[in-house]
This record gives sequence, C-alpha cells and structure tokens, in this order.
Amino acid sequence: MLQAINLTKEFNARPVLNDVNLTVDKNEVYCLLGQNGAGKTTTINIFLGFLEATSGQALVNGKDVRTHRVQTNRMIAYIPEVVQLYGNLSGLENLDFFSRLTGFTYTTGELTRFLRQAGLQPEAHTRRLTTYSKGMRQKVGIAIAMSKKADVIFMDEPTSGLDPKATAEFTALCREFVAEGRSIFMATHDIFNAVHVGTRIGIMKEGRLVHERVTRDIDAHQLQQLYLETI
Ligand SMILES: Nc1ncnc2c1ncn2[C@@H]1O[C@H](COP(=O)(O)OP(=O)(O)OP(=O)(O)O)[C@@H](O)[C@H]1O
Repeated sequence: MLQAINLTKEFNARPVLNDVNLTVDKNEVYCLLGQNGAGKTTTINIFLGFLEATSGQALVNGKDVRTHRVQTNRMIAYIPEVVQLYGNLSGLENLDFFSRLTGFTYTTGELTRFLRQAGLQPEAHTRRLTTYSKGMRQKVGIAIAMSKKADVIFMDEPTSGLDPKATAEFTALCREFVAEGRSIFMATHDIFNAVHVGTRIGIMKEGRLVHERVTRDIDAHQLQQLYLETI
C-alpha cells in the first residue's frame, strides 16, 4: 500500500532523510520511532505531498506521490498531533464540512454512523468542538478519514497527551480500521503503544531507517533495549 524507495531529502544541502526504504502492506499499522529530528515527520510529509523528495520515490498503491498527487491524496488521510477542526462547529458539522470538501455528500444518518464507528459517544456529536478532548478530536479525524474512504491514515504522535483509557480506545480503533484492509503509518515516541498497536516498527536515526521489526517477534522490553542501543 505504501512504499518508500531510496527516499532522500536534503534541506539546504543537509541530508535529513537518507535512502529510506520501507513497505507498508494492507492491514498493517507501521510505527516509526526515533529521536527528535530523526526524520519521521519529513517521511510523512513527503507521502502527503507537503514536501518534495530530493531523490527516490514515495508510492501510494503503486502511484508516485510526485507525479500522481491528486490520485494519491484521495487515497490517504492525515491526523496531525493536534487535529485542526472548527471549534465553533459540532463534531457532526465538522465531519459534514470536511467530507464535502473531499467530494462526498452524506446524510445525517450516514455521518452519525461514521462518528459512532470512530467511537464518539452520540451525546457528543452535536456539541461544539471547543468542548472536546484531544481523544475526541482524534475520533472526528478518524471519522473524516473513513468518510473520505482513505486507504491509509498517516498520524503524527497520535497518543501524546492521551490518558490510558483514551489510548486504549485509540488502539482498538486503529485495529478496526486496518482490519478492513486499510493501513496506518504513524510517527510516535510511545514505544509501549507501538508494540501494542503496531504490526511493524521502524527505528530511524539521523535520517536512516536503521532497524525494522515485526511486532510479533519482539516485546516492549526488547524494543526499548533496541531503541536505547540505537539512538
Ligand atoms: N522545512 C525545513 N527546513 C529545514 N530543516 C528542516 C525542515 N523540516 C525539517 N527539518 C529538519 O529535518 C530534520 C528532521 O526533522 P523531522 O521533523 O522529520 O524529525 P522527526 O523525527 O519528526 O522529529 P520529532 O520527533 O521532533 O517530530 C530535523 O533536523 C529538522 O530540523
């Protein structure tokens, strides 16, 4: 579903991504770990089309994001660390607005179903976003991704600032999302949640992907050891 082939990015001749190769298949949650500045967000930004690679390719369903931007943007959704929505609108109104923006028009019943699937309690659907927690905003973000029929969701630091209950709900939701044949690609510092929610983990250091592990082959303690030895 996603492929990075020799992905390289330089800023002012300084390499920040160096020959990154990775693949994310259907039904996978790929978690990218690494210290601040390792290159995680840059990788995501290239897939999203916010940045152009200096060389190499980023492919979504086999299509190069550089040459097929419109098509690849239709297949992906992005949930930033702080989900930016309209504070004066309700969850339902935000979902309606953003789904229309991506070319979909749904009935209120259909919009409500997306919000329910994303785990947002019905009593919150018509409340203003200003009253929502970070976890609730993320659920609206996931509902928007579902309404857009995205194959892949990119996430940056999705569990930072979430309490344990919200993290557990988020993890369950990610699993449901990929169980339907989709994928998630996330940058995170949360080693324990990465092992829990991820199917595969990549560790980046100074712009290089230095380790990759399938989570069924590693527990949180082993991953933490590997991470600490790496950075
Ligand atoms: N627009 C830019 N111009 C110049 N340098 C940049 C730009 N964006 C990112 N960088 C640099 O690229 C490197 C990688 O940054 P990136 O944000 O991808 O790291 P990260 O792994 O996501 O870190 P964090 O965990 O802090 O989010 C950093 O050294 C950063 O300063």
